[in-house]
Amino acid sequence: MSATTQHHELPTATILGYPRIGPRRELKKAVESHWAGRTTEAELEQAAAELRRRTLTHLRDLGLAVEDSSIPLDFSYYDQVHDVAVALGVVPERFADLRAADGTIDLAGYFTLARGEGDRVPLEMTKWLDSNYHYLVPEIGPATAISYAGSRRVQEVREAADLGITGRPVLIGPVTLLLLAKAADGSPEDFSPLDRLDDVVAAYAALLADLRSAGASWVQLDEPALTSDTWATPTAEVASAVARAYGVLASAPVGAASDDGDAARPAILVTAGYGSLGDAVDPLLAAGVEAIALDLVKGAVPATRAPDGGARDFSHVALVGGVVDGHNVWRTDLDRAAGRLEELGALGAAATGVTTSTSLFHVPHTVADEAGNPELPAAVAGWLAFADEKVGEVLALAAGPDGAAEVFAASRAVVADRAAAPGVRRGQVRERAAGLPASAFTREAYAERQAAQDAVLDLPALPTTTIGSFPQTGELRRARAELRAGTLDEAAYAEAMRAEVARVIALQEELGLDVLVHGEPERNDMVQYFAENLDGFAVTQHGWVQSYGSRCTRPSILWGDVSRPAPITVPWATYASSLTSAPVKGMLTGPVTILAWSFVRDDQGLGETANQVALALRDEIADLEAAGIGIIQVDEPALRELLPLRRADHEAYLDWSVASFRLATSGVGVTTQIHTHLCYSEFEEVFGAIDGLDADVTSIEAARSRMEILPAVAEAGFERGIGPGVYDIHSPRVPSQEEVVELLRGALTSVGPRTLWVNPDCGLKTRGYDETTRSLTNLVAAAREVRGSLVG
Ligand code: MET
Ligand SMILES: [Zn+2]
Repeated sequence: MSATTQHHELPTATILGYPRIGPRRELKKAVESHWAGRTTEAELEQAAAELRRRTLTHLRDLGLAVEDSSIPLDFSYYDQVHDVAVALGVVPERFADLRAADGTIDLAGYFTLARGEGDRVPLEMTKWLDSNYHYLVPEIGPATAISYAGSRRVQEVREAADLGITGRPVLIGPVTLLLLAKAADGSPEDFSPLDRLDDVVAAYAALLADLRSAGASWVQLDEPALTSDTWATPTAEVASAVARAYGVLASAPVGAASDDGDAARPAILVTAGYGSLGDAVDPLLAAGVEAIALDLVKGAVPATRAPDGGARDFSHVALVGGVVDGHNVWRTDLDRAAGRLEELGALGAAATGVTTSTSLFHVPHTVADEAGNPELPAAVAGWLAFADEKVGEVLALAAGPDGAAEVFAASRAVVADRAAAPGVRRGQVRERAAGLPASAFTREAYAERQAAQDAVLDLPALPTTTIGSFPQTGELRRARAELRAGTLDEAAYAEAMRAEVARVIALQEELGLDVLVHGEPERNDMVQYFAENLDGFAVTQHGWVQSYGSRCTRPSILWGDVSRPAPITVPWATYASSLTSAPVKGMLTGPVTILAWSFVRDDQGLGETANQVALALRDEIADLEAAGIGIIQVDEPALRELLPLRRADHEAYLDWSVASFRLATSGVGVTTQIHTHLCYSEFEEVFGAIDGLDADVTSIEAARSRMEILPAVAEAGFERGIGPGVYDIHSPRVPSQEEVVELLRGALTSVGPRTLWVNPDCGLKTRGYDETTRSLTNLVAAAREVRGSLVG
């Protein structure tokens, strides 16, 4: 068993990763202009190398040590899971040509896998743990070629060395890679990517040796999958995969490449962000990895005894305490964090260090960028720590309360200030949320609602509608930019938006849709728009975080008690409604999604915060109803995303999330039809919750799965309206009328014509008008054709 050797001083103050996109989204811009053909690959490589150089020297200047591998090397052109898959030469069959004879995949191939090409669909994208980041899903089958052919990290180790920095290369670990992968098309029923563990581990061993010969003393292997027990693979099998993988990797000698003839490797730091490592710590201890980083924000300090009752021996491992939250933006309570570190220290590890709970790529670069932001009160700004400020907190914790007395004192002041600040706890909001009767969460029985709604709405069978947004044209974006720049005044901006609403209503009438929408032209983003209009939220100017690939979002900051100072969507909905005799559907974002896509206060439970948001939405819904809007949609696309990583926590989550939706929507009368919309959700996993929402109509993403879920929905006795998306809005492809007809006929074998709604998968804001018009024309024609055959 290898212990930490003198070659390898443990990084005592480190971060698990840093934002990769650049403080002004430099990487996004460089990558997108390359994709657009405006720059050569060499120019892109140069821009990326320059960004990496600036990041490294910046982290050095912030105070991370240059000689003890404290500075992570975690650059990625697109995604960290994809990076490793590509280093291992993993490609699906349809992209076999992208893999050269020596197993390498070049940069163009790397991007092609991520973005697709012609008829070849890209790798699937899915949510990374319980975050709003999306990774590319590797496709691995029994025959997939897996071998190490070279990793960009090796070059990055050398680049860092040229700057006088011993960097610590960061990679997704082998077990997480395989748990996140999916079985390649055509794999046998009982195949799981984890069956390929030995091949993957052999490739990692070669990769580690290569990193060592480039000069890496430490390597960081991220194994966040170990904090979840929701994988198809049982936890015991995951644990034995960990034992096998790390048994092999750790058995190579640690040291300089020149030490002896054996393939040497860097010391291994395994990280397990996003939750508790739990009993997966035992196979890691047994394997003899040099260090383990634990998430002590969401997770717990390991128990001193293993489940079998034996005392755990930490004396050969270094433990690094992730006490600074990598996934949220609040300044750390340093006293509390120091207390956690003390608890960790009591385990008797060979050494201890301080770090962040996860990589910092979930948070923006620096609060300093927000100076002068009118939408971020100075008091609130003072409570925030983005990536750079978190580096400072890690360093202060390493120095300790005596070494960094002033920083600790400042932290105490922030904790006190935040607790007492006006707006954080408002009596009226709290009294209302505390005194809610059970009836505030329930509506009349569905049968009664259905009869009442049928009578009032008088919709045909298979009613057609859209999910809310219509294309966000360049014109709309320009108007918003001009409003921000002050070259367009509020009144002129509102006028431009009203003109767009009128155009969208006219188009929908022409297309013959049954339930219309106003098109959401006024919304920059479906969460930020509400954040800007509710009390208790702040909005950043430069707080971009990576969502996937080159895409970034700017999450709002929910810092105080939430309430609605004035109606938000009512004027838009009523204006749209005044232009047509068809029903116009009001459009709101639900409480869970508002929480999931914002940075949320950490001083109370999510359920409590969700209910405050729900009450604000309840007020909005009441106003919409009073204004004559008889159909109201409350989107909850993030319902699945916040599902906890441990099964034991699911029930409590589903309880509060469902309750908050019901609190928002159950104040209406029987005739008002409540819709909800979910997308990207593995529908089955949260089916009970979707049923529990008690919405009259639910639209879901289904086109890509060819509506496979419908029979299960019917079997579960779901009787309310359902709108399985009939075409995928993620591509410009126009579905044919026949194709939609076929989908609808298929759907009708599971659900009745009175319950089946016809709509696209999701909103149309990323699409163009040409393809949208053609797609919706076919959608309406298909619905009419099927309707006709019902009567006839
Ligand atoms: N109403 C929203 C829209 O149409 C729903 C989007 S779900 C990600 O854009
Ligand atoms: Zn959607």
